[in-house]
Amino acid sequence: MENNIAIKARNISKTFKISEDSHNTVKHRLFNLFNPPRTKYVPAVKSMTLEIMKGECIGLLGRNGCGKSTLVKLLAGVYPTDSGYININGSTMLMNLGVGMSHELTARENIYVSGSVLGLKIKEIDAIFDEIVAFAELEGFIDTKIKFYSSGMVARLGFSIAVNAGADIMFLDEIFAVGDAKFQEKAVKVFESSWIKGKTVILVSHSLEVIRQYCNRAAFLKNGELKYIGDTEEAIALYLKDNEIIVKSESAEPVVAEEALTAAALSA
Ligand SMILES: Nc1ncnc2c1ncn2[C@@H]1O[C@H](COP(=O)(O)OP(=O)(O)OP(=O)(O)O)[C@@H](O)[C@H]1O
Repeated sequence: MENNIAIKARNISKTFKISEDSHNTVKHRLFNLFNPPRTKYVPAVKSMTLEIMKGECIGLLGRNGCGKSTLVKLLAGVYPTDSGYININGSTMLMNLGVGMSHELTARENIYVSGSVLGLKIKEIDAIFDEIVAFAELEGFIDTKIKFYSSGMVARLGFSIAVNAGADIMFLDEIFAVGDAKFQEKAVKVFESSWIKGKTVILVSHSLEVIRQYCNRAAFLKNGELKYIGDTEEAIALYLKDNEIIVKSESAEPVVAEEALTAAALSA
């Protein structure tokens, strides 16, 4: 792979198989012996091809359920693809609500495991350990299993590991939507500092403000398809257009649905 390319994905797809089992009780199961649960297939990512250069910050836009998180998990290697291939040039870290961390381990143990996965030696992790804990503001909980943490605390730990251990390619899934206001402010400050310089960032966010501010390119997804990747403003325009559901009011005048207004307000 060329040295300036961070991620190369060709025709990648992912379909989930869901069992629609509504027979939860013994009675239901007995009465429905000859009516087995139906299987449903959800094509979350449909044959996507994309290339991301080193040092780029790419925004992923699209309505709920369009496949953003699934795409990020495929690229980060959390899920195997059903078809196609992905080449990754560098160490990766996915940050969303605790993905990549073991809930049965303490924060201390998770820091060492994640650090090792990112290619750090034990001594290197020792050197940044205190910084990770301090940045995450988890001093009092460092030997507590993270299954007892709130989702915001898990997100803070993940963000702190990523900031201090520093993977080459960062997948940030709605990181500005987790943590409390104080931590969000801190996350934004880190983002605005030189932290992301030189790193490749794939950013999932419903905040057009965030996408506009940090991304040099953006992608627009719809129903599992990559409809567009390129100019950030163009991707935002496509996303806004997709949110403009025209509904008929009683006076037969078309009105813009609430969702479109919210999206427009966010971008204002
Ligand atoms: N683990 C899973 N098992 C089964 N179906 C899944 C799984 N993860 C996602 N899906 C389905 O795949 C589709 C895409 O989901 P995905 O989470 O990738 O969307 P998204 O664009 O990230 O949505 P949101 O903006 O709400 O986070 C949805 O229909 C979802 O129900």
